[in-house]
Amino acid sequence: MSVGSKRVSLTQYLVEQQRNHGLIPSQLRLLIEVVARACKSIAISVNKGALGEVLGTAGSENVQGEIQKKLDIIANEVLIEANEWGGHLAAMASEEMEGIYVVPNRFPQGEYLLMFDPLDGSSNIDVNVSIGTIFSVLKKPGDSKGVSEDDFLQPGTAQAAAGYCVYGPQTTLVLTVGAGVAMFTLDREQGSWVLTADEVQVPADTKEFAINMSNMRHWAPPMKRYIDECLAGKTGVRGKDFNMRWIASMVADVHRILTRGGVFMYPWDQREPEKAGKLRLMYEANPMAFLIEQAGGAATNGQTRIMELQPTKLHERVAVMLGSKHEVERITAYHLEAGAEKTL
Ligand SMILES: O=P(O)(O)OC[C@H]1O[C@](O)(COP(=O)(O)O)[C@@H](O)[C@@H]1O
Ligand SMILES: [Mg+2]
Ligand SMILES: [Mg+2]
Repeated sequence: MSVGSKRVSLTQYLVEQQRNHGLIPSQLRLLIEVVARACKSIAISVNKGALGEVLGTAGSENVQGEIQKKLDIIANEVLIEANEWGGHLAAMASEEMEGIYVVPNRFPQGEYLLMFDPLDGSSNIDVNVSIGTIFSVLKKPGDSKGVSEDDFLQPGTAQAAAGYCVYGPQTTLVLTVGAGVAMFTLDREQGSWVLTADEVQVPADTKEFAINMSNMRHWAPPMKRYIDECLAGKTGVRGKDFNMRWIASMVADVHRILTRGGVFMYPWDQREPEKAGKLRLMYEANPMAFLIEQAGGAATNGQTRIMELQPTKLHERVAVMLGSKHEVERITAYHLEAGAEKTL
């Protein structure tokens, strides 16, 4: 669908996609529209900042052992309330909730499962830097009675849809249902999502990497090797200079990569050797991997395609390397060469 003079709304885009690719049954379209509406409401809270008393901590801890921010909880509640009554969902799971949230049976039960990181980039909330919401959609396995946490433990390849909303200078919703990646900008006057980019492609090569450099001494040798070579630039084996960016909001770093290319890494490190990484597989890595792959990029944990990983628990963590295909392939090759002993 071409982004031309004619304004295309989110609903028009989804209907067209259904006509062209048959990938969006009505329940899934309804789900995506409801998530998009919830993101609009979260955007309003985010924009209020200190005026809306949404800054600062909530004083409680989530299942990850992180101090929750007020906006983590506000965004979580907005997504639950918006999605529980529509009849398109059986259950939800969130970074901010230990167990799954089964849609109360006073509401019609739907056939989809929704997972989300209600507020991504929490460390940037109080400093007015771009933050976001990330979501992933799965089908509830047909044969299961009721719904359980096990129903969620499906590989990323089973995702029916994935996306994020970035709350930055513009509010942008980025979406895939498995037929490419589209971007919608929120028209605040109209309160509507307008298609502003379609068939988004990530360039295979890049000169821009994103990683939290302050963790370098904790990385495994293949990771250090890759970054050392980038830093050596023209004088080293790469023969070209690299630039670095790190916003510390995954949504914003990935949005930059979907917009102009680049490679994003949050590798394993020996600060917490028992953890595979910092980021969560189900509602951070898998949805971002789906988007990046649909835009022609790649996403691995240093060894395996992230979308092929079989999840074992809801809040499982994973090492993440994603973005421009050739760089991700190089980083993965370095890990495999190193035999990946204890890098994952
Ligand atoms: O502070 P660090 O170590 O650079 O980590 C930043 C990373 O942590 C995150 O903030 C984790 O996500 P949450 O904010 O949803 O917990 C990512 O968005 C970001 O990429
Ligand atoms: Mg996050
Ligand atoms: Mg979060």
